[in-house]
Amino acid sequence: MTIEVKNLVKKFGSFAALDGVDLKVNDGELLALLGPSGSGKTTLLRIIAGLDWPDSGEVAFNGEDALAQGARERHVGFVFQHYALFRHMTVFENVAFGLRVQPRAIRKDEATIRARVKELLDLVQLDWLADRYPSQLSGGQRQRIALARALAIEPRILLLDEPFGALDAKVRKELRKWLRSLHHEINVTSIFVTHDQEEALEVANRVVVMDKDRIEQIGSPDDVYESPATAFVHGFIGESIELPVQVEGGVIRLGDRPLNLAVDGLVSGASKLFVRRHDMLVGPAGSGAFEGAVQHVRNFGPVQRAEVALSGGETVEIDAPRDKELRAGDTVGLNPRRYRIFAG
Ligand SMILES: Nc1ncnc2c1ncn2[C@@H]1O[C@H](COP(=O)(O)OP(=O)(O)OP(=O)(O)O)[C@@H](O)[C@H]1O
Repeated sequence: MTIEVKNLVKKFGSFAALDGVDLKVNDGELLALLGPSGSGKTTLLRIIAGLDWPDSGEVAFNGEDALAQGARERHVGFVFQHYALFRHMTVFENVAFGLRVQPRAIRKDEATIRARVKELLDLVQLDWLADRYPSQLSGGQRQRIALARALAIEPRILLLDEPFGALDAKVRKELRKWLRSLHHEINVTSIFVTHDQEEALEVANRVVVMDKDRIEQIGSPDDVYESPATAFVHGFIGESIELPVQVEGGVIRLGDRPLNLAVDGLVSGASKLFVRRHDMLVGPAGSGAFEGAVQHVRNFGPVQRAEVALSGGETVEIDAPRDKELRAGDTVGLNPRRYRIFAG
């Protein structure tokens, strides 16, 4: 099933939550909507699900107008951040629920329902929990059951709103991998909302980066990480140093100091220079595009994170390999291995 969204506008009073959003989701894709809080991700997902309505624009499933259909007719499976399981029902009955409430004309007989629920519990690898109640499950198990329940009605589209948002970091990581392989198996067109860049890059085939009511970039995880299209995307994805610079006649200045860095001819005037923390290479003083003094050093997993006060007055945080052995008080030269400059 494909999804096509055209020029979608949604306002709450005079405030635009979505302002001219266009998006095409391919059949069988696992797409992430990634953006900061308030960027319109949930609003977009709810409109696709039929839980909310736009002020204008189009939503089509396989070329057919979805806005003409109610939520039920759209055959969409939905999983929310907070487990929406029925507390008084066993896991088995929770998963069976959607099948039991289907209209009589299409409702399956009891044996078929039981077989289907068993199949779904196998799929999410929790058949051994069938007789438990939701309160007897861990958070991660509840989300997997919520997913099995959403899949019971054989949805044409699966929508997940921060499905792992309430779980601890370790469980989230496990479930990411699990979701990717589950999707590989079932191949239903799926969209999931997250504000966690790592989650989006690790799980999705394509990532839609949103900011303040619009889409900033759509691309593969590699595209959005390696070739951010805008300053916002660069700042949001990957940990970046952002420096205000002035570009004139092919020369970049940080404060008064010209930087020995090349700039393409398209940028001029007040601009932003972005360097990922781990792309800022540390060398001896006098050797860098930037010069500075190390203020603090913390070990941070496989790297040392050093705060460096640049001679121009800015302070930046860089990630250097542990064997560099930086110390507070060291003077260093910094050279960006890669950098990007965006106007504005
Ligand atoms: N029912 C509503 N009434 C008024 N404003 C709303 C309503 N629903 C959402 N908004 C506003 O629309 C904007 C987009 O909200 P939305 O929930 O889509 O963002 P989001 O990107 O999903 O954020 P989060 O990651 O925090 O869930 C926000 O500024 C929000 O305050």
